[in-house]
Amino acid sequence: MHPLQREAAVIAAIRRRQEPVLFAFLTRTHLRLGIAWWCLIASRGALPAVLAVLTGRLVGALDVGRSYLGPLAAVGVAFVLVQLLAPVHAQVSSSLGERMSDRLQDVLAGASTEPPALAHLESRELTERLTLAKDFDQGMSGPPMVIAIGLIAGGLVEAAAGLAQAVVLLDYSWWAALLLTGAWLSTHWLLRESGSWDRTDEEVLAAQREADYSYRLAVAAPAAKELRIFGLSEWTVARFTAHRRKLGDLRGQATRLRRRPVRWAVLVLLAANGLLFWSLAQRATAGDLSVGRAAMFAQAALGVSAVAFGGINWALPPTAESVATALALRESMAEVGRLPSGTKAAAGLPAARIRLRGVEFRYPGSTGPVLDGVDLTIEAGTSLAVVGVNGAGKTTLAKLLCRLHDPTGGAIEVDGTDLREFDLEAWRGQVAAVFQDFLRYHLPLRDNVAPLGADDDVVEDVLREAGGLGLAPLDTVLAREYEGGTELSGGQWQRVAIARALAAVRSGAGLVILDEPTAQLDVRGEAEIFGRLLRATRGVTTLLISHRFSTVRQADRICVLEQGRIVELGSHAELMAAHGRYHDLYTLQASRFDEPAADGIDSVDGIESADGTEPVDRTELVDASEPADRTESSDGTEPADGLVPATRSAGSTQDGHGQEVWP
Ligand SMILES: Nc1ncnc2c1ncn2[C@@H]1O[C@H](COP(=O)(O)OP(=O)(O)OP(=O)(O)O)[C@@H](O)[C@H]1O
Repeated sequence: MHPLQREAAVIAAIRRRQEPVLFAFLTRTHLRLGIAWWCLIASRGALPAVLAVLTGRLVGALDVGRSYLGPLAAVGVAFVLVQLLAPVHAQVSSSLGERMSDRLQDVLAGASTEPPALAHLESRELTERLTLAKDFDQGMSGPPMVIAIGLIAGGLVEAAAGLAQAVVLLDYSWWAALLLTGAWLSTHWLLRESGSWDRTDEEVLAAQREADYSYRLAVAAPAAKELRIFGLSEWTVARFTAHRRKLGDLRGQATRLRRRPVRWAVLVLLAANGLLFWSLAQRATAGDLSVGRAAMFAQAALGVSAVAFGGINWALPPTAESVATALALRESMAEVGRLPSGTKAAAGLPAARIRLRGVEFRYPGSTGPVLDGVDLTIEAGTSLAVVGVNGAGKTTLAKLLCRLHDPTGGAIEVDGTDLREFDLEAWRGQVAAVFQDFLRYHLPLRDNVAPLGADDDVVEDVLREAGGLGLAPLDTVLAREYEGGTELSGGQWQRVAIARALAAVRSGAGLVILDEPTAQLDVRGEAEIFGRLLRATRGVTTLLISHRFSTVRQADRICVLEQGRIVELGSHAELMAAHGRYHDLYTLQASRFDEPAADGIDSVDGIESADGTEPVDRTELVDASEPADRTESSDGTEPADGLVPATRSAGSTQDGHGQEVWP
């Protein structure tokens, strides 16, 4: 089945299941508490009917002058039980709600992390469902779980109490029981519009998504800088409150009582109750009915009203929806994020070459392919740099090599075997990748470098190779929130991430993928590190994605990716000699270095800034759609084909061994 069809099928499945799923989950979560919860519903539901019968007996005893002590004591016990069981039930409900919340958190964490691919996290529909499911915790569009279970318990107790009192009425007559139960139940149908709020409605989902996003922006540390610098704090809070208010308004609108149905409901109830009480009065005055039995039936008739439209309609649907959605998400995310694993071992690979044959890839839901027939061979043990404008598909190519996605056309072969035939875990164990958005673990430096463990000697070695030795003691947690913890700068974090890749190489990884690994490093650091990195990974197949030619040119071969295809491939010298795209871009960059820079730095040899402290050089490939000051060529003409250099300041440098790394 096509991934999109698969996705549509699982979403349809999510929509089908609701309340039964909630009740099954509630009982499963904690069997003892679950059984207690149901027993309390049954006993609290039965007690009002018992009370009605006992009250009838008490009145009857008083009426005929019999001893009333026994009936009075029984009424007293029943009354105390009604009062006592309510708080006990509330306690059981909130304990159960807490446990269900914990379980659902585990379910959602598993649903997101277990599937081997990424498609489930990139699907708009599924991430929207995730927002809906998470609401059991956040309580933005319905009550949070700990409260909801209590409200649902209350609703069920009322429904049970109403039905139990209808059973008492059967003793009076079958029609009375049916009439009154039917009348009160009809309110569910008559007022149904006010009880249903479609939380999957596009407008509701959008408001919830926006409210959720603005809330996270407001409270998360990473956004704090920009919110302050750009004066967006108030805007963020206003946006959050506006969307939250919109959610409230949508709910209010959807669930407000409408005049016509209310009129009909009142009419039906007046008629049914009027008829019953008229009949009761008739028979009592005719002497057909004792005062005690009349009192019992009157109390029961009033109690039947508990089955009417009310509390349960407000709490049950959103809670059932969150639970059913969360539980179904595990299955559906597993389905959408599925990647069938092969069985072949991958140790020591690639030993000969990685070959891409007509690789095509399109993201689910996107119109065109990102990669469109890529043919490429990477000889094992060599380094290949990939250059191309923003959005050219470089990271996508890296993700395919990690087998985070499968190509939608063509194939990737490693030593002649299709990547899909390898055991997935085994292949991933062969790959060490550092992406632009690598993780900054709140863990000691040692574990940041080797999350799966390694000797301190190895950790120190790879940190040295990445220029990160001495950043902090190995035991220091790299997060300020922890006692003795520290925070690193962006470039320092990149050194740690590179060290992580090198540690993976020491553990046997045969393919290193570095997606802009040095973008945040200063030029001297970048040149040094990249030289060291290539030496440390000598004999290991390396794929390097970078916008910096000073880094790119050091690779054995370079390919230019454009519109989903490889348009040039060769070594730096070969591509320069070919006078093609790479040559033009390279020359264009070099020419920027030959002219005085706007900030007064005019030497192509200098590696330091005007104040002599900061090393300089920020030469990158950027999209021609970027602002003119970053994209214009040195001679003021339009840059060619959108792949253009942007130079913020100039410089050239040599690595620690005198190797020239920039023209
Ligand atoms: N998860 C996704 N779903 C849909 N489209 C995506 C997704 N990720 C990337 N794309 C699209 O695929 C194209 C290629 O993205 P990719 O990240 O591979 O580019 P890139 O060459 O690495 O860019 P950059 O130099 O900016 O890092 C872009 O047009 C992007 O919008």
